[in-house]
Amino acid sequence: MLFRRIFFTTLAHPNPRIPFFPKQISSNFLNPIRFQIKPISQNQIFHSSSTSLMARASNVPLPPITADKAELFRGLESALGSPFSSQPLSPSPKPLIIVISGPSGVGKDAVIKRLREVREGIHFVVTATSRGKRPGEVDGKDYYFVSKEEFLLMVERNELLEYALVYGDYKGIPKQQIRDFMLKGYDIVLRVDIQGAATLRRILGDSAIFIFLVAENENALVERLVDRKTESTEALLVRIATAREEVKHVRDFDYVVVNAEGKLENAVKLVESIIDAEKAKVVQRNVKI
Ligand SMILES: Nc1ncnc2c1ncn2[C@@H]1O[C@H](COP(=O)(O)OP(=O)(O)OP(=O)(O)O)[C@@H](O)[C@H]1O
Repeated sequence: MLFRRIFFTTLAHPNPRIPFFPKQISSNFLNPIRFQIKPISQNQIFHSSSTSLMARASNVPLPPITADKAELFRGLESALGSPFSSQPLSPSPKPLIIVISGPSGVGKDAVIKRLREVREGIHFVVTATSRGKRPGEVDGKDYYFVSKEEFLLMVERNELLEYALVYGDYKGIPKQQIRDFMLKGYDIVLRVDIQGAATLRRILGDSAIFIFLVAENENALVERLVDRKTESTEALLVRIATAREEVKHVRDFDYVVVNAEGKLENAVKLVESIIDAEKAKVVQRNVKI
């Protein structure tokens, strides 16, 4: 007595556990002596695709598996009725906008500086600011340092994606810079304070990725700010008090990244992983500026 197990399925079937049979064998299936049905696992469904049915149905003799590769390819192609394509099977990833934010002193600049060193294909938007240059900062690289008057002119001309008055200084994001680099296929990184991130969320919605940078705890954050020696005691107090409020906004972000003391590299790696994961998404974010 001949027992044969059949596992033919089709992915298009509404219930993949119910086998789908081509016409010519469905009558045999009705004979319980010759056929036995086994429940089909999800893995089997993927392995026994409809291509096997097509190959059998086409009546084209297949070369043996021992045939050379070229012959095997030709045989498989003619059985399938079309040549194998070299087109990528994944859609090409779209440029992303990545917003990096967090309390003052958490390490936004430090993370971005390192990211700039380790990752290609990213444009780090240079923010325009009316604040004075800190030692070591370069105009056009760290910020565009402009006067208050010049800044307000940019606002008037609608040249900024968003802007804000932060601790008495204006900071804003030039729109054209983003458009130009996205057209060239670059991902865009924006560095903004929490207030700026909230505004950008209103403007960009879910089309951008929002990353919230935090220190491992408040103590570490204060130490970092004190060690930086760029603020007066009064300014420090304002920044720390503000930071206390700002950490409550973490839920408005898509991701949170801890930039722990001496672990800058880990924080940067996590940011990179987030970018990589976003690029692998089936449905990509669609940015319009
Ligand atoms: N993981 C880390 N470990 C130790 N020190 C760090 C780390 N990350 C940043 N720092 C240091 O902490 C200080 C604050 O960092 P940074 O200036 O990058 O913060 P920021 O978030 O850009 O601040 P602000 O918003 O005030 O400009 C700097 O002196 C920086 O070198």
